[in-house]
Amino acid sequence: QIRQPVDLRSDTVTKPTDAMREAMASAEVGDDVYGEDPTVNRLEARAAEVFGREAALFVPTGSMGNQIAIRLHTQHGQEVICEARSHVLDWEMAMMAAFSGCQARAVAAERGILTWEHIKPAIGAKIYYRAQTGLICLENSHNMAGGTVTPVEVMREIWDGAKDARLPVHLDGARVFNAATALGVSVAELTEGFDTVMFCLSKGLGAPVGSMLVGSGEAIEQARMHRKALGGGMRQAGVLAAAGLIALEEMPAVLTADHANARMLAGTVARFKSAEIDLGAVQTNIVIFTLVGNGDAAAFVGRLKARGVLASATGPHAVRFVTHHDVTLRDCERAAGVVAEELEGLG
Ligand SMILES: Cc1ncc(COP(=O)(O)O)c(CN[C@H](C(=O)O)[C@H](C)O)c1O
Repeated sequence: QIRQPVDLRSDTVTKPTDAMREAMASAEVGDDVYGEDPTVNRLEARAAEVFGREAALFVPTGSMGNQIAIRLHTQHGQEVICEARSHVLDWEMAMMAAFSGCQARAVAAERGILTWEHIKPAIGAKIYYRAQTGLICLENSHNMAGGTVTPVEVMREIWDGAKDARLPVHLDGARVFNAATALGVSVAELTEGFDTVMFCLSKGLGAPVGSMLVGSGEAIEQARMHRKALGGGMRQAGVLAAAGLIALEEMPAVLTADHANARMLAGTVARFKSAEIDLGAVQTNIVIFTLVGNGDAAAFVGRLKARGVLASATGPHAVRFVTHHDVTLRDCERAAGVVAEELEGLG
């Protein structure tokens, strides 16, 4: 029997569990544009409760959730402060410009961790001939910085500063459950100061499709209208929300194992001088390392693929592994053996 490759390209590859498939098959449904899908309504109510918010909106993707948030917080011609490698800047088709008419004010930060010291100078001066800041957008955990985690106290300073500056703050919390698990806090505590939070059900939490936006009742009412504008008004989406409910209730518990698997892979990489890795940045389920001597990441990823290990090149010399529920410890140990031999081979 042909062995399945160990798929470490992303946690977006997770497939629904049997329990999710059963729940999907028997889901109670209705037309969600009319607000009549009981399973979507239950998921939205539950997500709002878990995050300690008034309301939540089920959206098809994390990208749509982020772009709806940017749209509802900003005016045409404003700036969005975000970290220089953030998803909303690099991977969402310039939609902050195309859909919201905003430009990014990108701020580079060590390990992707924006602090108030980084943000304050980036806020548009209150003079009529300077574009004004409309939104501060954080990402926790930070994907392309290596799944790094911003602690609560750092974000609290940003929430306080943003309040004084009368600026809204949005969290791209695609992997906020990973961050909360790493910090040992609840997602409600980790996100309490944000005006809106987007989180993904479809990544480490294992749902086949879907993300959520949580916030005030008013914000989510506006978000629902912007979702419709984007063509995201769904009909019997309870089939998907049924899986989302299981993802939300049962899957945060599996993230600890994903983090342990990531640490094991990172430890393997760290043994070789052909790779450079910031082990302190490996706090969740993402491992990013650089091939020294300008090693060709795409070629390296190609060699791993030929040996049954799938990874991503996140730059000319950078390789990313993302652990998740569909790769076991044994899978990761097998992958680590292949990675060790390939790194050894680079000398
Ligand atoms: C921080 C963050 N916010 C938003 C999203 C978008 O989620 P989807 O639009 O794919 O549901 C992602 C997806 N990340 C994907 C991946 O990591 O493989 C790719 C890069 O889009 C993300 O990492």
